[in-house]
Amino acid sequence: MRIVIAPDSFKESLSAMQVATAIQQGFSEIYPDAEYVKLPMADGGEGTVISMIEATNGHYFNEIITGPLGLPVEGFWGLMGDGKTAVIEMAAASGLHHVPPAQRNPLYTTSHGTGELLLAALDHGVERIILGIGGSATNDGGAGMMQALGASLRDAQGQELEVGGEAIGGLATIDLSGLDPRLANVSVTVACDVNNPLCGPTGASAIFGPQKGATPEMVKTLDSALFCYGSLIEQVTGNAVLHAAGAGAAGGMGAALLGMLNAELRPGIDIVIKALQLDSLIENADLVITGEGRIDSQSIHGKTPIGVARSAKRFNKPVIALAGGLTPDHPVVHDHGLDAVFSVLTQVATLPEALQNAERNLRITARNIASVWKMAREA
Ligand SMILES: O=C(O)[C@H](O)CO
Repeated sequence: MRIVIAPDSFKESLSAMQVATAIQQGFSEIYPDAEYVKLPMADGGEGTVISMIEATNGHYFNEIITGPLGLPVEGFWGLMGDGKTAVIEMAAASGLHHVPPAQRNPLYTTSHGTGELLLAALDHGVERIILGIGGSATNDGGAGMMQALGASLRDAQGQELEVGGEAIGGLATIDLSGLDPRLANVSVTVACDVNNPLCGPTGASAIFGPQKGATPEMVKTLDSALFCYGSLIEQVTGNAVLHAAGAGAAGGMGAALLGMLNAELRPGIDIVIKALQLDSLIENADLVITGEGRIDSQSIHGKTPIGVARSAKRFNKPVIALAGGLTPDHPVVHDHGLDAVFSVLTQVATLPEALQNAERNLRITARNIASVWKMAREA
């Protein structure tokens, strides 16, 4: 029996490889002789570089860059096995994990460090850049990144914009003449972890602002700032960003990349699935297992478990997902290819307890799923 285990990471708890290993261990208690194929997945957010580099025997480069709070942090980027394609995840520079919960405030966090990672890849002479966006601590519309790349974004007084998601509401002029000229000779493909638009009830601020520390009041400020920012990008560049799918990924960074860098936005999971050749591994599988820290109705907008399920359904394979938590609106995922979903929680727990015990809980749940799977096969 061949079992493909292709989960995302459980954010702030386990890497995708740790999740896959825990699932394999649980399953092996019932099926010790099965063939297990472990594929750490990502959707453009955290973990994208590791997935792509491991799959292509590439290399890592560590860089000290500006973190979301404006302080130096250690980030990284990857060079894929072809030696020409850089893979960068914005979360490595501007991700939520760089900001302790008590300091999360997207009014003031910056994506500047992501621009610095792009410059580091350009210094290396790459020909193509895959930029994974998502998992951010920022809601600045990618303004910090653009400034790092040489764009001048000024307010009505002619001053360069201050950092953060609030300041971009004052954007009055965009001057792209100072952009690093090497960008003109490099193709930039953007792997978005979600397909949300820039603004409104399903936009960057409303849906992802709260996890970055935004209160309902801040969400309103951030949303209207992104609207002013996106409107000016449209006006100046002629590129439509306000309603574009994925423009709201990574706190609106999708809009900057689409509007100001003419980059192509694609679902991150599709890029990772292709690089890892998931389809060919699933083709001969008996069962596909995926997972993510939380499965909710938003999962259908480009998250890993749904991407994996779509691949599996192309070959009519059964798909089971394990999650740290399931929200009440999660059942919609069944319409998108996930046959069964399980929360791994084994008892009532606080969030820190759930994060701490995730590995053990995954093993226990995987073991029980394997047991039911065996009973069903033998019935
Ligand atoms: O970074 C974020 O805002 C979310 O992951 C959606 O892209």
